[in-house]
Amino acid sequence: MGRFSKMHGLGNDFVVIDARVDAVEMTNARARAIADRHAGIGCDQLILIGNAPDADVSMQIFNADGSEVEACGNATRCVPLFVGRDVTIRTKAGLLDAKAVDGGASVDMGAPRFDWDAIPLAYPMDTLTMGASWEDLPAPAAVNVGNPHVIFFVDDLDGVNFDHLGPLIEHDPLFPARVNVNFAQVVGDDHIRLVVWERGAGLTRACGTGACATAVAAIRRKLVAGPVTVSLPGGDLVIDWTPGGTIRMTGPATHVFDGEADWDRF
Ligand SMILES: N[C@@H](CCC[C@H](N)C(=O)O)C(=O)O
Repeated sequence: MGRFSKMHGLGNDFVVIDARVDAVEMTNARARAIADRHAGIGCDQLILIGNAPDADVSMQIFNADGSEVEACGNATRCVPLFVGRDVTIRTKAGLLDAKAVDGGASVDMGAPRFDWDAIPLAYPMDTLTMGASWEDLPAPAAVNVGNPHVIFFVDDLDGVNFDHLGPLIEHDPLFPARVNVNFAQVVGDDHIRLVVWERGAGLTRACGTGACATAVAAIRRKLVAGPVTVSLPGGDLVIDWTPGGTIRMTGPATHVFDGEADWDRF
């Protein structure tokens, strides 16, 4: 039997396994089976905490479809709570620094990237106002914050058909690594509403990296000034970024329960 914790950040939920204590061979198929909400434990992302030579811990991230990815903002805030102290975390997206704050954590998510091949896109294009769009959406921006994001600033968030446009754009050949799709509405000088169709997980209640990418794109377009409150269906995150610097994300992290499972059954 192996132990796990169920955690979430604003309702973006995780099965967190401490592979330092209970070694588990994680495959894409096993991650998908554990994440299944009907036949498994159920989560948006599976998080594997391990040892790292150059950080307090390592973090591997698997989407609900089993794909391994580089970054997860909401899970990163859960790590100090899971480990019991402030931590440096080695991820595929780089070395992150996560500190516990009242009710959650504050994380330095690193510097955003804007070059077309860093997103990545299939061919060269301006990433602040892209020369591409879908149906009646406006021209989006693209930002890589460890993982790839495309951001649409719309006038009426409630009028967007997320279930249709999300998967259509996630799988567009313009994005060779697929993409997280952010639909945002600026509602104040320092306030954005956001709904995210996540690559490999679909609509989630919140996406931390989506909030970072959206705030950065909005600051670059001079639509808002930081620090920015990003309101997602699951609640609010505060994102602070100054051009040329790294992104600071602050918000809640919650431990729900601990459990045991036989990983060989998945
Ligand atoms: N929920 C996460 C993002 C998880 C990874 C993402 N779906 C991807 O494929 O890049 C967050 O809080 O950032």
